[in-house]
Amino acid sequence: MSVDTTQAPTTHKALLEWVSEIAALTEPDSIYWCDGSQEEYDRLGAELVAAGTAFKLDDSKKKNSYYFASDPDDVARVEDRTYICSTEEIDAGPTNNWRDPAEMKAVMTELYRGSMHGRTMYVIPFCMGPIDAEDPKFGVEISDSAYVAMSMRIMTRMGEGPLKAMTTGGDRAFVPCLHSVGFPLEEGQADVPWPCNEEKYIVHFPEDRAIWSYGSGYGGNALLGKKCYSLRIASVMARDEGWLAEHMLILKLTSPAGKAYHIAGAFPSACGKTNLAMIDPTLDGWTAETLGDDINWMRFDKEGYLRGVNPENGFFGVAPGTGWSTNPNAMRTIDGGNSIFTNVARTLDGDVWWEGMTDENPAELIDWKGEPWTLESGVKAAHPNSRFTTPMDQCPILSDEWDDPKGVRIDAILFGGRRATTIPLVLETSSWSHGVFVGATCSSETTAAAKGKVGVVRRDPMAMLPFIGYNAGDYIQHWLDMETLHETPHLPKVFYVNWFRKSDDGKFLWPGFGENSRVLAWIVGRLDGTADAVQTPVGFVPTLDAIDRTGIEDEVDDETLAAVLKVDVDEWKQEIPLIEEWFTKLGERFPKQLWKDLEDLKTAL
Ligand SMILES: C=CCn1c(=O)c2[nH]c(Cc3ccc(NC(C)=O)cc3)nc2n(CCCC)c1=O
Ligand SMILES: [Mn+2]
Repeated sequence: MSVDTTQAPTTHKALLEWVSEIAALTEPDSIYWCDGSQEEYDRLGAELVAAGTAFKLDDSKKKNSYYFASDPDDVARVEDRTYICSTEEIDAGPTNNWRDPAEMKAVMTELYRGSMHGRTMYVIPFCMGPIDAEDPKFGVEISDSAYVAMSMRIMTRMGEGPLKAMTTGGDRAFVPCLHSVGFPLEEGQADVPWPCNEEKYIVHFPEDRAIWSYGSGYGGNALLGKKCYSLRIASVMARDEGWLAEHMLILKLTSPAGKAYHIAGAFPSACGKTNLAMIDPTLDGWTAETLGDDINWMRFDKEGYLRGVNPENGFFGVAPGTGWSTNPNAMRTIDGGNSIFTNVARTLDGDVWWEGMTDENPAELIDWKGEPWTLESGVKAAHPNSRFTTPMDQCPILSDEWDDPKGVRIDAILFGGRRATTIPLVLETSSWSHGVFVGATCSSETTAAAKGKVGVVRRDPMAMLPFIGYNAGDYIQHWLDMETLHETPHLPKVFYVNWFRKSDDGKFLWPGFGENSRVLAWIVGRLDGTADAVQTPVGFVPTLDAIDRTGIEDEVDDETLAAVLKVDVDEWKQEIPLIEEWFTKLGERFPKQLWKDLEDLKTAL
């Protein structure tokens, strides 16, 4: 088909050529250039409602919001279908799926051939991070999904602004992100509510800085600005350009004295990362503000401090477990409307619900499969991985600096995990390389939300394992190299936190949630040199009196606090072989320095 790009609202040569090439391959019925306007968003929403794909929620409950239910076989990221196609397999490394890039391109080109028959090809220009950044990271997603176009407007800076900025000062580089649900429509064939293909590929070509996704319409597989671009491709850019693209929340904490600190945190799933990002501190005089709940790009400033920017424009949060008692600020954000809800449950009066939103479960709902649901149904009303997609600027505790292109100075980095034993509530590392060691050993127990057995300890370095765009050993080495990439490095202090320690009879020892503000206060105290700690073989741990327990003295008595802070040599001796096994898995490029640190730890225990 001869593609008419004369209507294209841009003169960007490489972009026009790419759009023509893809249209000739996928053969859509039409090409639509997204402008990112509210009118366009409303029009796409109305079209999807008319097509039976989306439900418009009641405006008195969630204004200007839509409900989508996916195909039950398209409900989460597909890690076994996610590839890093570097030229050399070793550069993808032992923790990524790899295939020869030329081979992969040949296979996928055939899948894309004619894949957009009967559909509109949306051209979605976007920018990760503020458009007026010193080095704005542009992308263009081509997709045959209007759900993707709507979602990208919430999750990224999308449309006319980025497109214009892409030709300011000449044609700027952009990451081409190609996406098709892989469901062509023949003449007169009716569409299905959630088109997708059982054959799925989520593929990254790091040396081309390109992303090709096929067959899935869901989340991290289809909204390519998030995991695919801002972590996997950006981590490769960061390695080459001397910065860090990390899977972290960014939190601003202001002390009773009025001093502000910025804390970044990397947590595997099911550790409550979004809950921490939006924490409501119980400790008097402390205030918390959010800059982001998922991605943090950290670059050195002139003085050698790391400054963090959240490249996203919205929250793509796990709905179940988000409630008025666990994360009231998230609920207030969502109550602002302008959201897309995917695979949650619907109420009979045009609202949404999910497990953990409220203490009482509603008597009847429509579950994520569209079936009537009652308390006796015995199944989850919302899918465990169901999501809210909501604009960041609706968050009541959003920091003013959230979209400052200069970012904020990161004073501390927290690595976290869900461990019933061994890891104390909080420990401070004694150097940058000790901090990298701790990050590399990060682990977390599986929970019912994920597949497989519950309680299995999985390693997840820097909580980045599914998102490292290159060899994991090189990635850990890059963290160590950060000390050498500035002449006067003032790197953040690294801490390891664990909210989930249990007593012998399986009860959580620490109240968690807003009470974690007491741990954050100790961390700030350590940054200021005003808080007490005791040295242990695994790092500095608070003394009992160093944790402010005002108001929870009964719930957390001395015995309980001692138990949750305990560094038990025998438990740590059992940890050593697990760490050895893990370091071995990370392959021959895993830094020798950390093997040495492990030997030192063995000796110290
Ligand atoms: C800033 C909050 C971090 N955080 C926590 O600090 C936390 N701690 C726990 C364990 C826990 C669960 C229940 C209670 N208490 C009662 C009364 O149920 C206490 C601790 N769960 C937690 N969760 C939820 C994890 C699943 C997403 C959590 O998010
Ligand atoms: Mn995440």
